[in-house]
This record gives sequence, C-alpha cells and structure tokens, in this order.
Amino acid sequence: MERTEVTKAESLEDLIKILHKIFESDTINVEEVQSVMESYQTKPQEWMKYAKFDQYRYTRHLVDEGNGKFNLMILCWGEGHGSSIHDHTDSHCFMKLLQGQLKETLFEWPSAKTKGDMVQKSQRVLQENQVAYINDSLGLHRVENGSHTECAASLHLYSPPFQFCQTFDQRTGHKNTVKMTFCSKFGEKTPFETTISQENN
Ligand SMILES: N[C@@H](CS(=O)O)C(=O)O
Ligand SMILES: [Fe+2]
Repeated sequence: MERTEVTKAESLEDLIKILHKIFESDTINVEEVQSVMESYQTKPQEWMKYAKFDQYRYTRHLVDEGNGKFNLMILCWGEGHGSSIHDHTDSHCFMKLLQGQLKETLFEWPSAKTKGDMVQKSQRVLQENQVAYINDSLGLHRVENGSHTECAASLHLYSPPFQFCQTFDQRTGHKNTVKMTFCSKFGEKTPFETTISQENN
C-alpha cells in the first residue's frame, strides 16, 4: 500500500487547519493524525496564551472545537502533577508534548475476577514533539510530570469530543465517573460559575 503523503504543519494555526481538513472525512487514519501532529515543531510563543498553570493540579485549556469532530486542547502540568488512571470514553486520544517530559503508564482494564492492584502494562517517557496515541481498546493510562523542577505542556486531540470519563483506583480497580472541565476556552478564562465544580481527573 502506498504511504499517505503527510503535510508538514508549520505553525499551530497551520496544524489546526490541516486537522480540520483531515477530519472532514468520516474515517480517521490514526497514523496520519499522529504524523501531522508530530510534524509540528513546538514554538512556545504560538501556544503561550493558552498555557496557564495551577499550583495544585493540571489544567485543561480548549484551543479548538474542530467543527464538532474533535476537541483540541492544551494541558498544563506543574511540577509533580499527574492524572488519575482513566479511560477515554471510546474516543481517539492523541497527546503531543509541547514542553518538558511526561511519563505515561498503561494499565489493563480491571476485570470482575481480579481483585486488588490494577495490572500495569507498560511505561514510557514522552519527549518534546512526540505524539502518543491511546483508545479504550489499548487500555487505561495515567500521565505524570515526574519532574520537580520543570513544568510540562501537552496538546491533546480527542475525537469525538467528550466531557466525562471514568477514573480508577489503582489499589482496588473501583471506578468513578468524572466531568472534565476547561480552565479556559479559546484563550479566555472560563467564568467562575462554570469552573466552581471543576473536576479534572
Ligand atoms: N485524558 C486526560 C489527560 S491525560 O492524562 O491523558 C484529560 O483529558 O484530562
Ligand atoms: Fe488521558
């Protein structure tokens, strides 16, 4: 089979344009999305306006709604911040490192039979510009900024977009449904009323 030519994204704006084009189609080619996201060489001045860090937990900032086909967002991870083990609500999830490093740990879905600790499948450290991909059939993951001196930022694309996910307790495998909210949308801070019940995972 011929390899699909992948356009190089010259800027974040350019990347968004290319993604819109790709997602006009009803079928998604995971490798194509991954390659185009990888082709963008991170330039902090292009995404700085979205990046706001919190002292206590990672924050989520909506960048683009992808014509209803995908959500593109920037996540800001302070020193030592991490997510809980979670799923991705049957969506495709692409995660590109914009700054720093993030450790991704994959887990198996807990089964009714296996009680106790959740089973860890693999672990890797993502470097600047790298793109990771996950969906529910590949398992669950936890993402962490292990550094105690550097913050990290990542660009996430979810298709179709989703607002809720399930988080899992590593010791028991018990799950909870959580609503995921945005700290800012399109560079503007989300009004306080809607962030008051904010729960990222
Ligand atoms: N999926 C998580 C971030 S990560 O840990 O992959 C979120 O959207 O908040
Ligand atoms: Fe995730």
